[in-house]
Amino acid sequence: MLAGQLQILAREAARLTPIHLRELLAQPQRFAEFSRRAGPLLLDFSKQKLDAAALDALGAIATDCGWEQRRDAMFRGDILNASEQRPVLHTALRGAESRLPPLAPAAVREEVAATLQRMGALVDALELDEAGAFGIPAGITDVVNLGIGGSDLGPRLAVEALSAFHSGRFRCHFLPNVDGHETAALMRRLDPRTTVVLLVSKSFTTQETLLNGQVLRQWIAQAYGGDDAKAAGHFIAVSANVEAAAKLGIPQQRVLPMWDFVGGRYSVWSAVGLVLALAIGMPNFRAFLRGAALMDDHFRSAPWRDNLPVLAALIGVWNRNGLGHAAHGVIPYLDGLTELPSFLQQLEMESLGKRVRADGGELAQATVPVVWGSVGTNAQHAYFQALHQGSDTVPLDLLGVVRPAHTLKDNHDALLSNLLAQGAAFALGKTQAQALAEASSGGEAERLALAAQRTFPGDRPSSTVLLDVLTPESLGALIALYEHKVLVQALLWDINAFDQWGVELGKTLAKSILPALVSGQVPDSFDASTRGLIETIRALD
Ligand SMILES: O=P(O)(O)OC[C@H]1O[C@](O)(CO)[C@@H](O)[C@@H]1O
Repeated sequence: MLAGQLQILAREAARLTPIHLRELLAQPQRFAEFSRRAGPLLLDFSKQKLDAAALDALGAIATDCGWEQRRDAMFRGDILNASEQRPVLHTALRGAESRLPPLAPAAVREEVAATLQRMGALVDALELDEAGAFGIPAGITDVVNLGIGGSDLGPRLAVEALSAFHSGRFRCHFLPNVDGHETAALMRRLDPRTTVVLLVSKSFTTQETLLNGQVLRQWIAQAYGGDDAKAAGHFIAVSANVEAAAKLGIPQQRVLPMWDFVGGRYSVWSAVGLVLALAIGMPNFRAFLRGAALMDDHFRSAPWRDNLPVLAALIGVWNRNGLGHAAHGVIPYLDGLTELPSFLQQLEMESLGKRVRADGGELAQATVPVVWGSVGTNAQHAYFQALHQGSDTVPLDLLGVVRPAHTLKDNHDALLSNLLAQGAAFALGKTQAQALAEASSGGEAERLALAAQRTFPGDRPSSTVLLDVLTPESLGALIALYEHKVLVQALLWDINAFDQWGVELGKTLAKSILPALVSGQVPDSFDASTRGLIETIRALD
């Protein structure tokens, strides 16, 4: 951000700091003024510590930065990912469901449509147990998604969230990590002859995925008396590196393409979502795409004041750079959204965790906060104490669903009342006078001490995101909302949200440590700590 823009944020923050959220929330129009709807989603940001003047200032910054031009450039397929010279076209994956004229290049749209059709044919054949034409044996009951990061988190979130829409035809399993405990446990649980493995890796170079692939391949081959060709028939690959997949003996008809113009963390809409399509069926998968397209259309057409992704981005920038909060919590009040914090961790932190601009210059401001969280109400009984009375303020996104997919009304009312209570408690707090009034017994000193401990500072901001009902459409819209929030924040922060160089160093080091760990030959170039740990592990091995 420019120095002048940061000064504006500082000025607005200084003006608002003395104004407690209690005061802002006493305004009768507060909710109407600071909440917006798009399709099945409501974003209530009335409990954020800002007012109309601060919001205007933030909107003016977004306008000056040219958020609309950047948005259109993305939809058009301009090279937004400069360090890798790639366009950013995850929106093209759901473009066919959009009501607005397409902006993505025709060739991209055709490729996407063709792949979706191939994916549909595969899903239908597996559902009908007629996938012999694809070289897949009959009787498949279980699907294992082998993939990590973007090849795991989005599909896993959606499969878990949409359990009410599962066809029940397949049991779906996820194996992201290289931790052999899980791999071994999965092999104990499943029958290799009725399992199909989805090898999902954009790069097809990811150690975890490829190693687990080898292990599962051997396990399946053993069931066929060591016949590897038969084992290969249980594998489907999804990758941008189609040649590498072919080298593993997976024929082209079972290799679904991914493209360099889709980042891993934005890829659930592509064939990376195959496990989701198998769980909920193609009509529901298309509904999921439709929900994302609905949010795309909203993002493309609504002015910034009414535009949910832009507002979410401005609030994020305000909390980070205006008010200086270094963390951001995501608390879904729905067990089905348990994976949402992990998904958003990758989406936001891998995209926005940067400290230099594309030209290599140091940024003038902080970027992404630490994104974390877990399901409410569980979180309330674990770490909310620190969020209410600890020394740091952590702005929150509290998410809930208005109409549940069950009839246990008392449960749902209790769940939602907790969501609402937490937002109010964080914002309003409890004054010392209120706490003192409650501490009725004991001497003066005792009462004061107790009241101090029972005082809540409040003034802790949150947004509430309400989904009318959790469906493939509303989940698609929710994920797309956060994707576009990231785009706008990247623009405001002047960074590339579509590369992730920061994960490379550890991968390279792991490759050089592996032979030392296996052989015990530790090169002198290793640091003393790593050397000591290798020796300790080998001594106990
Ligand atoms: O799909 P791939 O290429 O196996 O990559 C998995 C994940 O690894 C990362 O590159 C980070 O290590 C992510 O960006 C990506 O989602």
